[in-house]
Amino acid sequence: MIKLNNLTKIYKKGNHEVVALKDISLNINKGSIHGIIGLSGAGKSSLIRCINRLEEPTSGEVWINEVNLTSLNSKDLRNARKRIGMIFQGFNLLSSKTVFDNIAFPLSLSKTPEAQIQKKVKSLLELVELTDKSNSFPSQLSGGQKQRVGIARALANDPDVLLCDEATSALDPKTTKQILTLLKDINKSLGITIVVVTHEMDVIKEICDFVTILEDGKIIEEGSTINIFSKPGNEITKHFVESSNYIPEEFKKGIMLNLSFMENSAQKPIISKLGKDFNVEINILSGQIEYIQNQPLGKLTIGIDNVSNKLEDIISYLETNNVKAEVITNE
Ligand SMILES: Nc1ncnc2c1ncn2[C@@H]1O[C@H](COP(=O)(O)OP(=O)(O)OP(=O)(O)O)[C@@H](O)[C@H]1O
Repeated sequence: MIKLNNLTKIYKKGNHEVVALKDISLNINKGSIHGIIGLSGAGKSSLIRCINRLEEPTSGEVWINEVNLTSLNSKDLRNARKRIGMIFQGFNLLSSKTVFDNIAFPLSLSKTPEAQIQKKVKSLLELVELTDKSNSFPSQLSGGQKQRVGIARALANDPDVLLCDEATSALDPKTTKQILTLLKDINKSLGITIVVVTHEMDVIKEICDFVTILEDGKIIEEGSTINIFSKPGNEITKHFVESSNYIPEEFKKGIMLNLSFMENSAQKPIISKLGKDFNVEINILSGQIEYIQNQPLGKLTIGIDNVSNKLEDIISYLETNNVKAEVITNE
């Protein structure tokens, strides 16, 4: 669906160059919600803005639906962009236009007949539940309502792709959840592929099927959200995944494992059996059940005493029972 081939973006300011993206290759599946996460300055915004050529890639290719966007002239690019909606952190609404006219704007630009505009905007207002705000101006709306207008406007031309650049970063947690639910509904009901740029792992957890982690303009890890959460391979990824699973340094001693209970393993007495079968003592240091895309993922941090030379066998026992284990201290 979306294919990025060796994408590089270099910003030039006089003699100074900033390499924002380095040789990024990425596939985004049709109909998926794909998250791109990274720390500030990792290149997330540059990446999503290169997808619709709001930023021109310095080199590399962007393919959407078998069309090489990077090869299009400006007229063909304008047409191709109609199939790519975008929403922004700051909403980017026209303050002098009503909600109705903001949503109608892309249709007016493409000279859509008035009757068709009326019909389309009406159905979009219903979709984002803002029918009663049709004649309001952006300044009269809450942040969540403004983003709903942004979403309706982005959908006006029936796009195949919706790009979301930190679309919920300016919103409170409750409103964020409502906007994410709306995006998920749109993905399901309209089959639109959604690309989400965020610095919040909770956003990824809530709606993304797949996730790509960026650092310094490079992809450092990618995979299905459930896999990345159950066994993050990279330090930055761990930083995102484990920020909700904090254990003070002074507690980190002896042998400690992070366990992720996959599939139905959380329902089995694996830990009590581990204690008995291996004759070890187990202390539970932290635990929670997270829901990734509505799938439960049990997380437990344990300390084990009396391990002697049994650690490898313990890990393989856990893994054969669908529990991924990561050693966090082994002293
Ligand atoms: N227009 C620009 N001119 C020069 N440098 C830029 C420009 N836009 C971005 N950069 C630089 O490119 C790098 C990547 O920036 P980008 O905004 O893509 O990162 P980000 O991951 O979206 O960060 P944030 O989460 O802080 O928005 C940064 O070093 C940034 O300073």
